Amino acid sequence: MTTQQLINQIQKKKSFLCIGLDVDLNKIPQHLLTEEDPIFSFNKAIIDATHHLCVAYKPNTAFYEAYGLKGWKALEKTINYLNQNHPEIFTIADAKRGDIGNTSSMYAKAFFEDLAFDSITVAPYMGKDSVEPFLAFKNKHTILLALTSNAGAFDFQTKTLGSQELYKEVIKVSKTYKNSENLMYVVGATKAEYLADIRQLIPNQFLLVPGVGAQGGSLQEVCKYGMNSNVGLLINSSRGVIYASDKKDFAIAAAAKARELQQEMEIQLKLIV
Ligand SMILES: O=c1ccn([C@@H]2O[C@H](COP(=O)(O)O)[C@@H](O)[C@H]2O)c(=O)[nH]1
Repeated sequence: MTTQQLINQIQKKKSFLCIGLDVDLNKIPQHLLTEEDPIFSFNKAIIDATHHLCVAYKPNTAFYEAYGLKGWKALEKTINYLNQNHPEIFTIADAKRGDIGNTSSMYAKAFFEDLAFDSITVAPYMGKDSVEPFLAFKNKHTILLALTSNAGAFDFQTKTLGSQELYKEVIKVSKTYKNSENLMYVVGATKAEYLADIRQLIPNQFLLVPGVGAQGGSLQEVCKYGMNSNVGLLINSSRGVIYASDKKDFAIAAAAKARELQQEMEIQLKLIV
């Protein structure tokens, strides 16, 4: 998917919501556990109930890898279901990969070609040759971890390297990579106060912002400091949406949560001049 197609979706749906599909079999409604593929059944119900309210879905691969082959099959069925039924929706494999060049090429093939995701999250720690194999794919997006939502982000990411913080160095150096136009960045909603500085460095790039909902980040604060004239934000909520209810009404409850977030986004969109 091109960035312009993503922007068009945001304008059409008046939403920049990304729903995280982080399926935990201990949290989904019990009646689904008797289904042949409870993970896919859960995801399908969530997608059917919410696709008109969001522009992206983000399965975190950990929640599928944890269930072995069955989990990976459910991930494959989920991405195929999205690509076949909602090709306009942006898909993110939250896999946080990155390795020496030839290994990164294989990760890129796995997620962009075999599973046909639009994007993948990548850790920047191994540098240029670990990121560029992902960037080589046309109309696919590499979402680099810049400033993450967790408390441990302060261990390294905000430490000063020379004259500036490490997360700023990651952003600056990554802009020099080949095909850097395919880059987006992860910035946690819990770090909204850093967004104004980040926007100085990357005024136009899209930011994936997890941390609204269960982690307590504020959608309004993120918009205040992080929005650009194309919106430039994909705000993710996973647990806050998909586990709104653990009863038979779970998909309806998820849609109600997603609707709340979408309506707040619609208000924020009106503030763009
Ligand atoms: O900095 C980061 C990077 C990734 N994540 C992931 O996003 C979701 C958030 O889930 P919630 O349930 O809405 O808290 C999850 O998959 C994380 O691994 C993040 O939270 N922060």
